[in-house]
Amino acid sequence: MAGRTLFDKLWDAHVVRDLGDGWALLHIDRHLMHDLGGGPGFAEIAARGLELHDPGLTFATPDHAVSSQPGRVATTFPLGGRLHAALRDGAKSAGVQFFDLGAPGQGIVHVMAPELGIVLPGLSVVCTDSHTCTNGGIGALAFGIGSSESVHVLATQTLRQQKPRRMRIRCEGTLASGVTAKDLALHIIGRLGAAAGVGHAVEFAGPAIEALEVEARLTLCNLAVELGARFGLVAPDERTIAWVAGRPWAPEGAAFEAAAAYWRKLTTDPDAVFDSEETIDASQVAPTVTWGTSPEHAIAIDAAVPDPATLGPRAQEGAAALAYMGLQPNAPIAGTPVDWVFIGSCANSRLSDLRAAAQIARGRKVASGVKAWVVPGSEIVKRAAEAEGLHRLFTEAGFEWREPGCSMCVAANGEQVPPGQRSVSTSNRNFVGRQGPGARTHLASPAVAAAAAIAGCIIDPRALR
Ligand SMILES: CC(C)[C@H](C(=O)O)[C@@H](O)C(=O)O
Ligand code: SF4
Repeated sequence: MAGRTLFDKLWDAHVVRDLGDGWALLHIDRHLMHDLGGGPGFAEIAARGLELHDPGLTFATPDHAVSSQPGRVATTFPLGGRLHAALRDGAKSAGVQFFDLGAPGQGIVHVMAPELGIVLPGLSVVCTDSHTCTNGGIGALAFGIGSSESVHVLATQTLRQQKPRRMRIRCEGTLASGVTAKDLALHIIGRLGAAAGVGHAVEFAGPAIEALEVEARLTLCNLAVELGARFGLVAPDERTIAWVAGRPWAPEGAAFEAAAAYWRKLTTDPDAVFDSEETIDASQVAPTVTWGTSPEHAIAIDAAVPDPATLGPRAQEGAAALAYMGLQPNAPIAGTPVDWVFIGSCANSRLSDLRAAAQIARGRKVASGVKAWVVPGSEIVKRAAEAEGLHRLFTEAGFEWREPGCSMCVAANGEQVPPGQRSVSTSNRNFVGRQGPGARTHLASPAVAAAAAIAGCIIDPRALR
């Protein structure tokens, strides 16, 4: 048999029936539900008189539409309160585990699921959310689905899917000190373009990936969808196995050892063939920020904003992006004054991200006129950060320390960057209006965002270490 890629192995392990023409019926091991899609999904199941096939494989938590204000309750953001109630009540009547506000387990769905060991290497995972690909960072077959697909999964625990093409992005060399997985992700999207992964499952491989901590791999795979790919993957290795061990939903003892033995086989065979391959020199990656309104509008922090005239067929799009962002062509991006800093989102709200930001913020003050928020990705991240005093460090520096949720990543919870104001954000989307109507978003790593808060402008964080 010809060699198989990691993706082939994960796919083959979940095929219930081959439907021909590249289509298959897949078994779904984990179904995650959040407050935007969850309530309506449960309501449809009830309205159609259906029952959940396996409620123990579905997990729900509110994240998108909840307020992150300290002391918040479900109704602090009133519209979110209705969505929260629908998710909570739907989960309850369906017998699905619900992680409520304030409880360990609540959080951004892509942060809490791997953190609890609900998602494991080798499992198939779906959620009505495009950033479900985050979970590929530990070697799960994880992908975003639509709302009718979610109802299908609730009723059958299966899903009909067309197998995507396979792509590998090999990252050679080593990331320089102070350069993170977020910088690498933005660099890759900037080089290959936001559509490079369309129709593909992308495996990130090579020495620079093997050297990444597990949480950094989650960040990298989180941005696979910003490359156009529904799936991002990193092969599980000893680092992954150690990271998963001891998590509340992970198997224990002999069952864990048996699982780990299987996870060790989840690698691309040396003779496997990809439909497309790219190579990135990780040593050339600098701290990276976006200048425009697509994640592909990414440049090194010491570079200049491009002149749209040099963008060929993209000239018009580039000019519109610059006008929206209020930037001048050929001006250095560093030194651009900022109004807001958001450290959070499923891209960069894990403990390692908060530590990286804290390292920059320690003993310094947020520049006057800048509003800076730190929003931990989950209740567990929040408590762990507080246990090591990060909340105090941030508040003493002038950052706001908030409650877990999507918050200012998406203007769906009343938390927005005001029109015309400029934000440096550790999230993954800088689309027009993403952080609020007229908001100008620069995507960056936690270190770059924290440095911007301190300096009051975009600045290379390595200058502050
Ligand atoms: C609301 C949800 C459907 C959406 C997604 O699919 O990613 C959101 O999480 C986002 O980041 O834009
Ligand atoms: S944090 Fe942002 S990107 Fe992630 S799930 Fe929430 S809205 Fe989507």
